[in-house]
Amino acid sequence: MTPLDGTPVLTAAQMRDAEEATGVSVEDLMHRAGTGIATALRRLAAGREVLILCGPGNNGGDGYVAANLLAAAGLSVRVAALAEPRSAAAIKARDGWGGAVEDVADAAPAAILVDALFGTGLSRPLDDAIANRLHELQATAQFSIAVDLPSGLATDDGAVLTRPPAFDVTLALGAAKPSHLLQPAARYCGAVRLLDIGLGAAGQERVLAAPALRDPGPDSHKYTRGLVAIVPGAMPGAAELASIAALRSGAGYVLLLTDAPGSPHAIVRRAWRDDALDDARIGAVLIGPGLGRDAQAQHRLDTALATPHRFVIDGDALHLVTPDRLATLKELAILTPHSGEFDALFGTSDISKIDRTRRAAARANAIVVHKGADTVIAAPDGRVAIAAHASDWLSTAGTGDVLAGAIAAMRAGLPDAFEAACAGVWLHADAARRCDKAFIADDLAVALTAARGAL
Ligand SMILES: NC(=O)C1=CN([C@@H]2O[C@H](COP(=O)(O)OP(=O)(O)OC[C@H]3O[C@@H](n4cnc5c(N)ncnc54)[C@H](OP(=O)(O)O)[C@@H]3O)[C@@H](O)[C@H]2O)[C@@H](O)CC1
Ligand SMILES: [K+]
Repeated sequence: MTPLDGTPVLTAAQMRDAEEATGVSVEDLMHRAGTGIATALRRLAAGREVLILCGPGNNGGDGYVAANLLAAAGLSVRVAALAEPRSAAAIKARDGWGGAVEDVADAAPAAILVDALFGTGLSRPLDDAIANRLHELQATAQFSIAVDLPSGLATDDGAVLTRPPAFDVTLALGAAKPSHLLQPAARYCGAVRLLDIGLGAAGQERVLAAPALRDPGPDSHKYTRGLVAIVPGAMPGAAELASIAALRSGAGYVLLLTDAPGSPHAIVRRAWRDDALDDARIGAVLIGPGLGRDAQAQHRLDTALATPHRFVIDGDALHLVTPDRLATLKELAILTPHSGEFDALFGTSDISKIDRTRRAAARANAIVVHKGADTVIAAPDGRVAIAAHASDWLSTAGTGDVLAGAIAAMRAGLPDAFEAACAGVWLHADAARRCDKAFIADDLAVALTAARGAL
């Protein structure tokens, strides 16, 4: 059982390919999966009775294997099935289970509920009776564990075919799947832990991991740490927040292009002029937080984009550019749209957030940080990182400005724009974890220092 950070994310089809590429039989892989599940259950159950619900496919097969191993280890375990197993491996696993098989419809509840009904093979919504029974048994259990995926979730796109109960833990077999991370599915998974079953293959999608950032050395100075220039607009508070966030993420110098006074004094303030960005020492330019969408905003944006800098483009600025304009920039820009800004810039679509974001990155030749409770970061070269669920308390004004500032600081200091975007998203989520409930964006910006300090 290991955390998902940095591990590959595979769709159902990619899982099948990875399974075939191992050259290991399905029975052996199922035995590895069942062994991992049984080991995890022994720890999680702590001696309490376990009820394993087994479906007709290989997800159910995993359940039978685990049940057999748990019983052999002396644990109190019962099995309830939905139907007879259908796949050869699941039939063999069922035959290996020495105990009784109850009917899911009338099985008595147990302290520990294990859902091995459906995994990556779910092809349609559950029957109402099955779904209701799953909810009943989960509600009476003290602790619930989903094998691979909570039954009812699609695997590849975060869709909910039938709403499952919210599980305490989901054991991802072999690799994380998109629905462990994408909403609305992810909210039903609880804590997701990876069980290694020896699959080697990896695509270009990974779960976001902590970045490897270098601390300053004896030769460092404020410009080597990164000079971030921030272009404000109609609502100056947003750019102020972004400036603090950039400093507290480790930028050496933050230049806020305003003559309005403010604090902290560490922010250097200078009035905007059309030549304000003519400084080769600038490591990254952030434009968008509080920019507005009026003629002044458009002028500042056009003026800025005519310079050869590395840009982080956020908020209002995303409404004042087109993908074609972005694709002509000299340096890869980082765009940070929430879903509304994303739709306005790239149009709407039914495909998964991962695929949409990847296409948008290719279209605009930019790094796209598609924000939300399931932030997806994509690069034009195909790399994708998906952030594990961060604090729901981030849903407050100004947190996007803080994110933009953190990303700008990373962009000023790191050569790879995708890695910079990933590092900023990580710092932002980690800062939120360090804040109390009902924190405000100012607290979040301050907490970036502790998040940076932990790396
Ligand atoms: N890949 C790997 O490396 C490994 C994978 N492993 C495990 O295999 C799991 C995937 O197994 P799987 O493909 O057999 O699919 P699974 O989710 O058990 O269900 C399919 C069955 O359910 C049926 N069915 C579907 N929807 C239904 C519905 N709404 N209501 C009723 N029935 C429905 C469907 O029938 P059909 O759609 O044809 O009617 C079929 O019979 C995976 O999650 C992991 O746990 C590990 O063992 C080892 C390594
Ligand atoms: K399941």
